[in-house]
Amino acid sequence: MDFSNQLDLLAEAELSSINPLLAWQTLGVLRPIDRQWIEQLADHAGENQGAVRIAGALCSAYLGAGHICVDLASLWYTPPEGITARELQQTLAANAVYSIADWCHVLQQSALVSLAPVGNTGTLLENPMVLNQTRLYLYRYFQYEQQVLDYLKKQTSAPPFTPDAALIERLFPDKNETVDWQKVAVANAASLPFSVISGGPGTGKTTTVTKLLALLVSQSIAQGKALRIQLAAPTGKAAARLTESIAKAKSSLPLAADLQAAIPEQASTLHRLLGSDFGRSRFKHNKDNPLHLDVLLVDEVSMVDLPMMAKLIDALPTHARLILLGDKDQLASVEAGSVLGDLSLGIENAYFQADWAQRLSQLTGENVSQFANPKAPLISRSLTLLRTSYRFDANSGIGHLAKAMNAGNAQDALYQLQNNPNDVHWQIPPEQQTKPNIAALAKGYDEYWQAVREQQDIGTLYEAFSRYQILTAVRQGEFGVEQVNKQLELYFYQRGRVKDPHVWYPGKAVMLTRNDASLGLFNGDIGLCMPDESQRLRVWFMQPDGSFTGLLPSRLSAFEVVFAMTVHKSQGSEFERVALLLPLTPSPVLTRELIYTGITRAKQDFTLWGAAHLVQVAAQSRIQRNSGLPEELWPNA
Ligand SMILES: Nc1ncnc2c1ncn2[C@@H]1O[C@H](COP(=O)(O)OP(=O)(O)OP(=O)(O)O)[C@@H](O)[C@H]1O
Repeated sequence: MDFSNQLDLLAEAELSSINPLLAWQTLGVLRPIDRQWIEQLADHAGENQGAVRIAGALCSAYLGAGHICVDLASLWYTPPEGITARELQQTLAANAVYSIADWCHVLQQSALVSLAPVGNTGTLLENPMVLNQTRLYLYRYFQYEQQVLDYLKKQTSAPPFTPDAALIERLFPDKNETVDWQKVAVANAASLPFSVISGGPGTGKTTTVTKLLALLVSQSIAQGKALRIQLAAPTGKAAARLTESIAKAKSSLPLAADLQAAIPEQASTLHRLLGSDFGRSRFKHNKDNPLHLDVLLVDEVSMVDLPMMAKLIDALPTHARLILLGDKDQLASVEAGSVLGDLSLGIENAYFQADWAQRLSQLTGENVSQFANPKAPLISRSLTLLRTSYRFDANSGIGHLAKAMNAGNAQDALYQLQNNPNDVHWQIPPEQQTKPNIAALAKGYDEYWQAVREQQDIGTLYEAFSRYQILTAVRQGEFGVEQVNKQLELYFYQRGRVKDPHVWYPGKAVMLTRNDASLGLFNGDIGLCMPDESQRLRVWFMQPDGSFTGLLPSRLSAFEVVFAMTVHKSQGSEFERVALLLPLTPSPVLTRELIYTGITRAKQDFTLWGAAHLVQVAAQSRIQRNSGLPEELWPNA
């Protein structure tokens, strides 16, 4: 008889009766920091209520997993993976808590917890945690959420501007049979100080926003005023893409020369815009030192986390317009929150309140009133969803596959994977396979290695590298980004492309994993290693204006090889060809949003490396992030 298992169970039971937090840490439900944080706080404050410690530790663990808060009412029935509802409830019962109401009551009495002020009355005490009904926050995150909510409430109830309908008409001369949502988006966003234009890839977000900027500039020229417009995006790569696509949209639209000149092309990263004070969490620009601008346009907003959004709002001058662009169906930000997702929660069906729809109908001549919805909340007037993709036409397999995945329709997604040989390919791993097929994956880089061998100029090299990308769903394991990169480097070494994979070599591609102000580089920036004129190896980074800076490798401190990158890191980038590699077994990170984001990074050719059952699992799994924004903004959704 094997007693070791029983001894383990006994030890676990003893551990959990003494300190459930320690037991949950052993099980991986909590990180060491979650337990240590609350224990230190509680010990210091003399807080002996176990139920407070449990709630605090879980609140910290949830934040670590990207949530803004933990909802005790949901937690009671659905605790995190690793503990059952019965175990959680028994542990709480051992601490004299028998219901959700009991739990909230104990928290209300704790010196570690403040109660959220009701309405706009009362002040918030600066305790480490805040309880808002059944939602428990860390103090700072409650404040971030309130800041965003206060801003949204103020902006959505502001008296609307009246944009020039004749100018809108001139920007959209063509008449369609169906509603032209791009035109509606321009009229809508021009009417309010805050607006969101959301849409999938190629739905014309950039085209639309360029017309919107043209309208705003024309209006201010007519009033004899200059308009200070700033463009920004969360990462260097996304900022470079925005610069490129605004320049392209500007030149393809029939705009007068003075309008063209007044619309800027140069986009900056949000960190650079706000003035990163490295080592400090506060930016140079904030409420006391606001940004000098009249209009701020931010692209790829799905990547913006709640703290960044709060800091951005904090730094806006009161008169400024904020225009957010993004794809609401993409993966949420790496850090806590899913601001774009929360903002546009019910946008698919809500449309606008009747009076607002009528106003937009009058401004655009489009029949928006047919979509009036009395249940649409106030926030809906700040949102427009672009619904037609011009990049993926009716014949595009990538477009069909992305749509099927986004709708969570696994059957259709599997059909699309098999029936679009022009642009979609599916490699199902054989049953005995335990490792990715590195040779086949590496093939996509043949063109790049040829450019390296021919010592092409860095611009050509960068272009060749950007054409193909291997994306992984996970970080760890044989199918995780770290191992795949190691295997790829080894493969390139065996093929003679790399002399020694352990040192810097011509063609080595890296991605920064931290911002570095002294170098003017940001987390996510990609550098390619090539010799300079004196044959010294340098790592070359593309600047927002398209030029390149070469740095000695020794100057880089935090980076990783990037022949493969995670889908998370690929947000804000697009490639001609994408290979998406799934692990062999299900993982919690395999969600609908992850696969959709991976698919939509591909412009011309997409290959899925993964089994059918994983596509099914992912289609049924959605990213859920706790926050108070949905309840406040979409009370009926
Ligand atoms: N109303 C339209 N009619 C025809 N073509 C359009 C229209 N709107 C946009 N396009 C074209 O569709 C393509 C994608 O447009 P755009 O770059 O504005 O979309 P996007 O949503 O910003 O794309 P991305 O997903 O790459 O960010 C461009 O070639 C653009 O010229």
